[in-house]
Amino acid sequence: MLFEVLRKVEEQLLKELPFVVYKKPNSKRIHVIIQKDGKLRYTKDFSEIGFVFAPFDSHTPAVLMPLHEQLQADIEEGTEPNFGSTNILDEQEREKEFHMDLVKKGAHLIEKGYLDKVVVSRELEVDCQSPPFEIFQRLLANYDSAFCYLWYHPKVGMWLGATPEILLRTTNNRLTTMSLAGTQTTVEGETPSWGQKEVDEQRMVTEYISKALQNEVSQMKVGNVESVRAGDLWHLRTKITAVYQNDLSNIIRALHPTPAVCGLPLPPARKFIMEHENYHREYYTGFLGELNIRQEIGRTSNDSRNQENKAYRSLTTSSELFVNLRCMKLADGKATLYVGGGITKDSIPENEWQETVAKSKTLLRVLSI
Ligand SMILES: C=C(O[C@H]1C=CC=C(C(=O)O)[C@@H]1O)C(=O)O
Repeated sequence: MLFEVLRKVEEQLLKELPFVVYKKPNSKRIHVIIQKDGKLRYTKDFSEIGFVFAPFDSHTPAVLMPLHEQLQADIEEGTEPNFGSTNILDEQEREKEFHMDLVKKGAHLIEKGYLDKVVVSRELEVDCQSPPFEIFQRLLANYDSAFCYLWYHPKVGMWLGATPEILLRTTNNRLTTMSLAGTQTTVEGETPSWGQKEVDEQRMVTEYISKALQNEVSQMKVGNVESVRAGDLWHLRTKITAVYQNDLSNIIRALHPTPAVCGLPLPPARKFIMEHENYHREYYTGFLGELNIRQEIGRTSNDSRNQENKAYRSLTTSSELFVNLRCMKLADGKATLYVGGGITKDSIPENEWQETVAKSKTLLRVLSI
């Protein structure tokens, strides 16, 4: 079944028509959305229905894929994690000097009091001969708790990733979001212990989100800080829930970008990123996912009591958006990977560099066989 669904998507790619194939965190279900024409559509105000793919730059419009055709299939049992080995890591050394310099520049502005935090990132281009569907299947096998996706639009390009970060989940007017920041590599059998730098870095994100949502929501609950695993990495996470009454666009505007991918205060951090990173982020650190999906929930039946049962059905509208992290762009036999990390007053440039190397490993390993 999965094979058939993926073959259908492959045909779509051969015809150069848009599609997205994805798996939600801790789920075995693959979802496919097929767009029947090659038109490039954008959201106006996030009131539309479809699959949204938004760039980091919130002034640039988000691509909207309408739900022309939807397919689903379950991942077959027994798909074992199968990481390849990689020797591409050594080549990253060339980028090291520039990145460490970027970290130092950010840290300097933090010392001067212009910024509290800034997230700096880099791109890394590698040869990639594997077919996209093969890479996607390796993502599925290795990142069970992530949102894994392969997205394509002929006028935009092909993107693929396995992100651990939820931007928001809504069901009717109930909202769940999270503050995710702080990184360390996993050591098998050990639980992580966190330094002050990571604790501060993540707390800033939680405080920012709570404040940004304050005027948009009611009944806000901020959970405890917990360690969560994403592949070979640990992060710190706080779940935040609330109820909102107004437009979803207000919530999205409040949450994108958070200091988990941009910085604090937001405007000078954004300016720093735009001016000093030596590449264009495009959709990395943007967001993607299902927007305003309508679902009928309740009892369904074909028997004579059907009419009666209809009374118990209810219509829900839900959205599930993820921050586009641990992702890459595929084009012309090359994969461009994107990795970054939060800089605070306690950042050590060498450690920040190593963090981006660790993050790139999670992606490089699904590229090599
Ligand atoms: C910007 C990235 O991660 C963010 C999310 C989790 C942890 C992060 C950190 O520890 O710096 C970043 O804020 C990335 O992975 O490219």
